[in-house]
Amino acid sequence: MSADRRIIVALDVAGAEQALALAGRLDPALCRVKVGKELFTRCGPGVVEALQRAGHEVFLDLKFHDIPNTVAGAVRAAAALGVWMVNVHALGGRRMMEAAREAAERAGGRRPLLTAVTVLTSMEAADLAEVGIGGSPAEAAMRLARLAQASGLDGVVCSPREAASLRRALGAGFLLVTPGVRPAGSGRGDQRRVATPAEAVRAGADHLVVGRPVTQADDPDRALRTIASEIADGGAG
Ligand SMILES: O=C(O)c1cc(=O)[nH]c(=O)n1[C@@H]1O[C@H](COP(=O)(O)O)[C@@H](O)[C@H]1O
Repeated sequence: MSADRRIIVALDVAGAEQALALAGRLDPALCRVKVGKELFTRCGPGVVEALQRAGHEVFLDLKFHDIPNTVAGAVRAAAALGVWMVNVHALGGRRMMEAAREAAERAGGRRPLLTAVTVLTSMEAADLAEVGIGGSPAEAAMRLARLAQASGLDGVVCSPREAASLRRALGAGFLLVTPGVRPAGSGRGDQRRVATPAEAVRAGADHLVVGRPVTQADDPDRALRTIASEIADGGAG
């Protein structure tokens, strides 16, 4: 895949006006945008439609995690909105993911890509142990990614640190979407399992989710272009 549009900018802002102003400073030929829990809870589907009207492809990141019937209905609603990608939590299990896949397949119009979050990039081994998940984050991510693939999903959301081993295990064509991307010199914030954009691409990531390093930059467009060129220069090596 070319470096173009590998980057997904997380629009984690508090209102539609702010989201549209920010998106308006980003070239849709260079990135996609992500609408997550904060923006969607405040603004609802209208902000997704407005972003799409402005020429952006939208990753609707609501990380559905519920009983299969409920998640299937939510995926149908996302498909009706015309989003490019929607995600669920792999921890919802095989039957939930299969129901989500069937709902996406049966959606009229454009079928959204369906991905599953493996282990949140904010979690480390101690966090997993506290919720009863043994082993390392890498082991849990591998187990959940295999389950997502067996359930017919298009790909997973994972840490860039795990992308290389997941790529080897799951083959080409299974999408790896990596948040936890931090250009050199950016603060880690609440993220734990992070890597630079070039490292993520070299590890086999198809799409890089980047939030604060772009959205909190003085010039978001310039920050985006810098990351895109870092990928183009360093990702192939
Ligand atoms: O599904 C996601 O997008 C996601 C999964 C994950 O494991 N970690 C993660 O950070 N994300 C999202 O990716 C974005 C990362 O934002 P920054 O940490 O600001 O770059 C946020 O919108 C998160 O909700």
